[in-house]
Amino acid sequence: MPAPDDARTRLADARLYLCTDAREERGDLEDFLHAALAGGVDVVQLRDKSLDVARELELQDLVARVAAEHGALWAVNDRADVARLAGAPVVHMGQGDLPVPAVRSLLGPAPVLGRSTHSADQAAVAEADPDVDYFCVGPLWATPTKPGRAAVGLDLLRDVAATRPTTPWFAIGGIDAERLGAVLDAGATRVVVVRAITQASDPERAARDLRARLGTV
Ligand SMILES: Cc1ncc(COP(=O)(O)OP(=O)(O)O)c(N)n1
Ligand SMILES: Cc1nc(C(=O)O)sc1CCOP(=O)(O)O
Ligand SMILES: [Mg+2]
Repeated sequence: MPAPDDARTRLADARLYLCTDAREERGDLEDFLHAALAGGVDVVQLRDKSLDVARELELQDLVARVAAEHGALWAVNDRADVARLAGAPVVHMGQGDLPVPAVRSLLGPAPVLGRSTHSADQAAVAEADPDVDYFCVGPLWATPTKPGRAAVGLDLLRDVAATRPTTPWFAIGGIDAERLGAVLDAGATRVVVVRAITQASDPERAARDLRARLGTV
């Protein structure tokens, strides 16, 4: 098991995790990141399937710099090669991505590794894996951000919470300010959001409102 370190400690303290696309059409990624992170986002991930690998690597430098200015963590999604080249402190892999042991052997002990889960069995496997530093449970609600993936519902969240995982875990999928109360009532203390911040007219305020409510649990 990798030794505890700063990134793991910060991940354990994280409550609000944002995935964002590269906002190439608006051309405002840097301003958007500053706003979301000023609002209290703890971890930011560039998640944009339309980026070619060279452009993604280029943009990770921007994400890393802005995250550092705000004392936040940043994550690479899917691409272990980009994570290695960019020196990402956090790497996220879904069930259909590279297996955790392969990513760990490629990247070594330093990066925080996250895993998506969509069932109680997958959550139990993630909880038992010493190489998994956090896992996500979702999508709670069907979401256009992840088309084709069926909603797991709040019951799964309650089931996972009842097992009292020692690994930090996040709820994901369809979460917004209106639904956050139900997510917290079901036992989650950490959330991942996309549209709740990326589509907000005031991303800083949206992040601040979510983070303030997460800070009380
Ligand atoms: C923090 C976080 N949680 C879940 C996901 C989803 O990962 P995955 O299932 O591999 O789907 P894609 O995002 O790759 O489409 C994530 N990226 N980040
Ligand atoms: C990227 C992703 N992964 C999910 C999972 O369940 O693993 S749900 C999801 C999209 C979440 O987007 P929004 O907050 O806009 O609903
Ligand atoms: Mg993936």
